Amino acid sequence: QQTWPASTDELEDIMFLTGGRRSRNFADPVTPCSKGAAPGRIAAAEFLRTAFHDMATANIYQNFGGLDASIVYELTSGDNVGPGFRTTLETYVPYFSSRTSMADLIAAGVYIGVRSCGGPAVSVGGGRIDATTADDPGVPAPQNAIGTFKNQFLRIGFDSTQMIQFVACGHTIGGVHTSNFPDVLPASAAGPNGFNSTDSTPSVWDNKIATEYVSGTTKDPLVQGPSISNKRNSDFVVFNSDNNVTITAMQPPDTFASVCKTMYQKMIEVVPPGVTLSPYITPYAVKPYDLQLTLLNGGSSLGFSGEIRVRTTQRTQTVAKVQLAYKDRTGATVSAPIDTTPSGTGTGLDDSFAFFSFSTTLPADKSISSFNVVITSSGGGSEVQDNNGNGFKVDDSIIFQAPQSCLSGSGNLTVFAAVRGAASSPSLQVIVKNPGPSGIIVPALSTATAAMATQTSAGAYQLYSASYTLTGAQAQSAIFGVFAGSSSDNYKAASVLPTACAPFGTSPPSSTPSSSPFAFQGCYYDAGAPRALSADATAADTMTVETCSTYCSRYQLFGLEYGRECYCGNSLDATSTIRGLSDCSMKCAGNAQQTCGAGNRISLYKNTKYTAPVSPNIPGYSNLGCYTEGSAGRALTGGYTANDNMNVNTCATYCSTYNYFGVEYGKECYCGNTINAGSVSTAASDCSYLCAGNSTQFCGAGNRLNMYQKGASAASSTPAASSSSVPASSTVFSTTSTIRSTSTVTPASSSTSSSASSTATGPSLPGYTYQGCMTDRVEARSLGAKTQGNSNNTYANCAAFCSGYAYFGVEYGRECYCGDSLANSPTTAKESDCSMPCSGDANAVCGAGNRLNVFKSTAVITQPSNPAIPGYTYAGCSSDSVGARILQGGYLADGAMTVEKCATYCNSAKYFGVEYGGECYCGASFANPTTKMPEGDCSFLCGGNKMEFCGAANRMSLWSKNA
Ligand code: HEM
Repeated sequence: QQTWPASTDELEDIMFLTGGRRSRNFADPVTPCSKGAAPGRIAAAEFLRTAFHDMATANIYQNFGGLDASIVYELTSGDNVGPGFRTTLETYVPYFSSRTSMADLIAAGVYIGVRSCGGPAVSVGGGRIDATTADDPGVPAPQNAIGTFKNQFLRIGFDSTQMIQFVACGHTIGGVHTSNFPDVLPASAAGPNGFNSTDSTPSVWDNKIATEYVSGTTKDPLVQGPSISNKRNSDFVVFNSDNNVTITAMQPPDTFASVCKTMYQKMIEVVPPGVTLSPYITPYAVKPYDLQLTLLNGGSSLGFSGEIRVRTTQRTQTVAKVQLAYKDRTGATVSAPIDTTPSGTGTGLDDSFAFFSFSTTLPADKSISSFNVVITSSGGGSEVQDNNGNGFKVDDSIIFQAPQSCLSGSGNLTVFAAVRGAASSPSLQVIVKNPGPSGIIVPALSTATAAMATQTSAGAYQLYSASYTLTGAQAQSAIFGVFAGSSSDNYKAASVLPTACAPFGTSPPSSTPSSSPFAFQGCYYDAGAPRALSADATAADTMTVETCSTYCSRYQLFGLEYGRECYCGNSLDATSTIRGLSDCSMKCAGNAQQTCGAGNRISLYKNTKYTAPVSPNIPGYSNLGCYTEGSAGRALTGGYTANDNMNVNTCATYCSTYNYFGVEYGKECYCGNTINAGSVSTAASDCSYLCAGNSTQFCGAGNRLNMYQKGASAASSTPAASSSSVPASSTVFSTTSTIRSTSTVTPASSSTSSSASSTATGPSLPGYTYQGCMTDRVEARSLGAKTQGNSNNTYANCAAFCSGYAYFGVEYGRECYCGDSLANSPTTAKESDCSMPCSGDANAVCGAGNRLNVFKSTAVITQPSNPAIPGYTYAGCSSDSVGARILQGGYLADGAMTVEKCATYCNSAKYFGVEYGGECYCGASFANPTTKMPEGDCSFLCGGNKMEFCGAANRMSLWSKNA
């Protein structure tokens, strides 16, 4: 157990606070283990492989390299094919700081990734130093001979037995992607996104990589299949290198786990000379946070606040009380302890914590020098945590003065400090993040120091201040501290400071938390189709009850499902009946202390501050109720306006010179002196859209107007008519959904063009015909040729991404899929199944879970071809072989290969050719004989351009330079 404070304290938080209070959310991208950036990608496996590739360039003989984040500079190297490395490092970058190196984060990622998949808890020390350049290449590649493998592993410190163990431990999660290794895995055999796993359980950390290999049932593409003839079956070559003795011995689950724990630790402990790793970081039994002294009351007293984290993992009794027993600045024990109040609980992958906060005032002359933490358990027993006998030190010689400090909107940071006695003159230190070198995703840290100038004196303290200007994005991440002699009050975030500084002697306003505006209704069944709550939905990995309540604030009900999904509505579907509370068993993705339903179970809440929308009374008008549009045109043709602030009152004002006005489609306003033919009164429930500018008012619907007539005649009768027909609170648990009864959400396009908006019936995009809301399956995609997911998903963006394909489809709000045909027999589902708003356009629907809005291009899809390359002539589909390559003057493998890319890579070589979808070869002459083969042989499409051919297995699409 380390003594607080330690240089690894930040890393300790990142590794062990993964849920609840103070969660750093480092495990979110790998929870659950199957999570990844796209179908067929597993972030946990990418975390693990990133660590291996970073350290695999070490050379223990020549003492360089190791786990040093050199991979940051090696992302374009042939060693690191595939997007997983970049994704992983991008995930880590926000955690990078002056206290935590990228290399330590890569090591911590091994613990988090392996553990989240059910693997052993890898012990991690800290203190790695980041490389500033690339290491020499040399990651083992599948085509290497066993002798090369043995040498490569010896070079990184693993003997021949450990090599076998290490490779097996690596390949128990994740797998191979066709796009990265087409010679190992042919496109035809690949699963989602060209992925085949190395054992049958790619997102479970288990011993199957060994047992399936030994029993001969393995589907590992690095053992069987085309990798054999392509001489790339490296798992076989490695495992078989001692006649399978080691891999056989690894099979028992406990053996596998303990061997792998050792291998992983060995991996992350290969570090360059000059790095001394700290002892293994374990979660503190007690850890203080945010300890802050503040000089108050003209200097006579000191505010002292902070929070204490108590590790509760192994406690059998709950923590009833936490107190701080402290010593004054002379070292004398003060009899009355400082009390704390519970402030929440948190979790790690293997731990639980309880937090206790305190805020007190001490006389400035007596002050404080250190404290011990006294923990009283529910059984009455108490213990003292004294930080390995050192107590928890509090230094009152220089104090950052939070109330007088501020960060202005223009980036001007003003920092005040109170310095006790005649301490040496203080300075302000600011650490900012600047963009890294071009192409490098890790920011560069720079430290600036400014002398602090004397301000007023206050009691035993002298106030000082200094300013520093933060430019651009620096303000978001700037960390500062005040220093005097050997003392400091350090590691404060600039971004949390107020924008205006309060003069010394005044106190800043305190905020009063408002009471919770929602009430838990229980755990309910959700059939999925229909949805329990169908009016609106969103999903996020940061989902909490609060996030969902905010998202659904316009509705009376909201509910959370499956950890990360949020649904809103004003009525619960009849199929949704109450279930046992324990059915809702999943933690909220954004707050592990909260429950967010489960599969087909929704944690239902009622928004108690909700006001049911009405068709309001407008003085001087009578409310005629809900009307249809006219039979030969609009009901009202005197005037028209539309905007996003529309409500009934503004429409009344706009139409004040007319006899009638009506609001339609949420944001449209029509005026007229007569109601045109065909426009008739209809069910009030038809007019179900809320006004864009006032969610407590109804504003018609598609082809439906809330109609008003000038004159007071019917004023008394209309409120009853309208209010009885709207979904009021009493209808919350009614059997049918009354909201959005007319149609599903319409796409955002042309909402200001009244005719388009009022008649739109479903998703549409010019140039495409909408095919409907269709089923999809994760394990067998309906449109599986290409995919992406992002927060800017719209029909247009997905269509652009899928250009060249016959179909595109949007799913789950943020996902986009492409294909030339509908695969795996999807069926047409109910339109209402596709209910999630597009991540890039809340007004359009983008499928739902396993539901895809499918569009077909009306364009004639052109056939792939051999493109024209300036200066070159296409020389035909030529034979090639792995053992006797025809072009040996240069080689590039790239999942996003195009003919143009290869031409550029080969840099004016006499010949170049593309093969196997993603390989590029160059040469000044033929190193081996080749024959011209039938054109149809070169049938693989280029990974980076589906309109171009890129050879095939042992077939090269060949170009020769013009004379
Ligand atoms: C002979 C040595 C090795 C060779 C030739 C090798 C080769 C490969 C190949 C070709 C892939 C497929 C990557 C892709 O298509 O995305 C892969 C995946 C992987 N390798 Fe290795 N590997 C070796 C050793 C190791 C070791 C020692 C580890 C230890 C951590 C490891 C961890 C992984 C992981 C976790 C994946 C899955 C990545 C994912 O699913 O995204 N490998 N390896």
